[in-house]
Amino acid sequence: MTDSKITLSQELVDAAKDAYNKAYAPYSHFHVGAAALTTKGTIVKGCNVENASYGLTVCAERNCISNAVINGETQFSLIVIYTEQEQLTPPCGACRQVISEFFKGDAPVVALNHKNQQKVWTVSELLPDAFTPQQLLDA
Ligand SMILES: O=c1ccn([C@H]2C[C@H](O)[C@@H](CO)O2)c(=O)[nH]1
Ligand SMILES: [Zn+2]
Repeated sequence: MTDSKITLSQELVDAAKDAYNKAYAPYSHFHVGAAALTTKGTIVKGCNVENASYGLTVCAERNCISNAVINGETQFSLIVIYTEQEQLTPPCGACRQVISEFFKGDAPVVALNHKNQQKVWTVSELLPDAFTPQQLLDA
């Protein structure tokens, strides 16, 4: 984690907030919105989608990435995770792995809240020595 903040475009912040407002979280009531910037400069978003069979819940970050992939986007430069929590929300372990598949190690992961507070990590800070496609390519 670094103390430095990142200047986020209003469009990216609005996308993350819009995704937050779409969250389907009737069980935890913990809403999360994610918005990723592709290397082409487009923005994709995702929200958490829970299920009555709790374990089938999918986080905002993974839904954001899947939404991008179905739209032909697989390269990203940054992801924002938006909540309205005092404590900024880092991605869970599963999401760290999926983020590592598509983002470079030095790409910023930004947790943002309604008070415009930010925490910034790089992908490799969140998941050092990740298992990546490279391992399979080298096998
Ligand atoms: O980074 C996170 C952490 C949690 N959640 C979701 C999963 C579940 O719906 C709820 C509570 O864990 O928040 C996310 O979407 N992203
Ligand atoms: Zn997650």
